[in-house]
Amino acid sequence: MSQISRGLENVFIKTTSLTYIDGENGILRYGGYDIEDLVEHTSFEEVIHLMLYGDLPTKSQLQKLKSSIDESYEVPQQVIDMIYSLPKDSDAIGMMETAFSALSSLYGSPWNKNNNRENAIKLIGRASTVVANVLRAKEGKKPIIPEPSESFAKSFLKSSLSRTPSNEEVKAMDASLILYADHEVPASTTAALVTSSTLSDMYSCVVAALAALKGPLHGGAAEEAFKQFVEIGEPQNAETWFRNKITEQKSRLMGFGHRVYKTYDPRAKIFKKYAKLLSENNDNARKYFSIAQSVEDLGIKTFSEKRIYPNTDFYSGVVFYSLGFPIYMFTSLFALSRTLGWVAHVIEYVEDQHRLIRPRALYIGPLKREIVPIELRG
Ligand SMILES: CC(=O)SCCNC(=O)CCNC(=O)[C@H](O)C(C)(C)COP(=O)(O)OP(=O)(O)OC[C@H]1O[C@@H](n2cnc3c(N)ncnc32)[C@H](O)[C@@H]1OP(=O)(O)O
Ligand SMILES: O=C([O-])CC(=O)C(=O)O
Repeated sequence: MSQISRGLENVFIKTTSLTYIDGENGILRYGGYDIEDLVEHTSFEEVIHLMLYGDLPTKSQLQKLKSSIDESYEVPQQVIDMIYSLPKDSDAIGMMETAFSALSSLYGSPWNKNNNRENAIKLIGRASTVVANVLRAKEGKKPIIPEPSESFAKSFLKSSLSRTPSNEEVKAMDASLILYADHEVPASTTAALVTSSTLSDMYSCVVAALAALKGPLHGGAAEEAFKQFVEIGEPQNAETWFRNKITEQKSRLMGFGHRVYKTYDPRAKIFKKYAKLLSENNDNARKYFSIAQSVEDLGIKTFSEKRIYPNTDFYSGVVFYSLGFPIYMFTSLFALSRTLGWVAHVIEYVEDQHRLIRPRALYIGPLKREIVPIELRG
């Protein structure tokens, strides 16, 4: 009998020079650089260069990349109108899918080694406009095109939140963009790869990836993790909540567990640091951070034997909440960053390793049956 790998566990679908994960030891590197060092010493724009061109940029390369992003914030009015035409209570990722479908009909050009990277940079700039306007449309604000500034993170925060963010907030947003930028081939990136394997266009790959990201077992977990903290309400309720909900009802603890990491996700440690830092200035955020810490302690006590630890989605919500984003935007903020990983992987695949992805399903139904006329069935 053929081997079936449920959930494609431990199946290698491609080679990559983008991201290295050591799940046993909690190590994550992009292009050979530790995630901790990238967050500490580089910007999201530098990571874009690293992912698309294989190296951190020189000053002039960075300048050129920043100019390309700045020029790509403008998106056609029809796409903006489409976002604002949806009801305010529409799902944020659904709104992104709508916008990216529209963009695919406008910019979904054939793959071409000579301009795949430039197209990817434009796509990332447009993603910033899309996410900012998804938030604004849902909040009943007017449309906006992000304005160029010192950084992608600052332009995005300014346009989405309609205020000038502090340096500390820009740094936290930039860190989050780097932390979520890529993670090898999770479900969303695999969806993008399957789409690219038919030689569909880059924007369509993002639509497929968004659809896969949204689920609560993947990118949707950041919202679900934070909703747990809201449900708990006060730090002193954490233990009772955990006993009732997790231990007795056997619900999954959201923001915990990972297919690859069998130890603490290195990104969760960094998100925790920024969550602590940012939440200090906001009473509610500080409360949620404290609840998260209690839940983390209880989760580790309960699940570490099974090697289940906090993942990247556990503390990211506290950072986003502290920045002023509503919970419903958390997955879209993840998506904004991950567009980089999605496009970098599909470019790597289409350019160097392309083959139609077409697995098999092992048939286990009746082998052969004769059709019985409908009046004789039953
Ligand atoms: C950015 C990201 O996508 S990170 C992941 C975000 N997702 C979440 O946080 C949702 C909660 N976590 C989970 O559901 C899982 O850990 C997943 C889906 C992420 C990965 O899990 P998988 O590798 O598919 O493992 P699987 O679902 O088979 O679980 C294995 C065992 O661990 C348990 N388990 C895994 N995660 C959790 C959790 N968060 N809470 C409680 N138990 C868990 C399962 O119940 C199962 O136990 P069993 O062997 O006794 O039946
Ligand atoms: O790798 C995974 O399966 C999920 C994940 O952490 C991510 O996409 O960031």
